[in-house]
Amino acid sequence: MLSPKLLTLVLVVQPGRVLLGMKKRGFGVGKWNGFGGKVQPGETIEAAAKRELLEESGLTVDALEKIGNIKFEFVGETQLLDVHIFRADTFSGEPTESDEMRPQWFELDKIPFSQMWADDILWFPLMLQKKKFVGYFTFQGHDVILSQKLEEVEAL
Ligand SMILES: CNc1cc(N2CCOCC2)nc(N)n1
Repeated sequence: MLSPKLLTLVLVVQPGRVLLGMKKRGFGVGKWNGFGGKVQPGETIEAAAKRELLEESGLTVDALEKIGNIKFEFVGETQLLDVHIFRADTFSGEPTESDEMRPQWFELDKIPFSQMWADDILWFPLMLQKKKFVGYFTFQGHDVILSQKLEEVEAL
């Protein structure tokens, strides 16, 4: 089994709204998502999360809270995605479009789940309630979830 591919995902949350980015190219293009990407060799996961957030949104954060870890399997592909999810409640800078992402604030009752990965509607409520969770999703293509596991945990 190939080692899972380490990826990061950061959700910037303020009272009543969350910052999402429209992915402009590459994996997940056309979907709204948090900000993130690959962990480089010799980089901690948290440092990668902060780097990707800055590169993709222009925001700098001091504190990131580890809130979730979800593994994704895509039928027919050998590599698992191991996504480490963080929440940031404070930041500096202004959301800025990058060549990867177009950032936009969404009120919490207007999150565009129909234009996001199908798993998001399942774990966003946990993230917004500051719960910690682990999950495992099996996708068929990019839109169909064949199986899922999602549970709250006390600690990550
Ligand atoms: C397959 N379902 C996914 C994947 C995903 N990402 C994979 C690429 O790196 C950034 C996070 N993010 C969400 N919300 N759902």
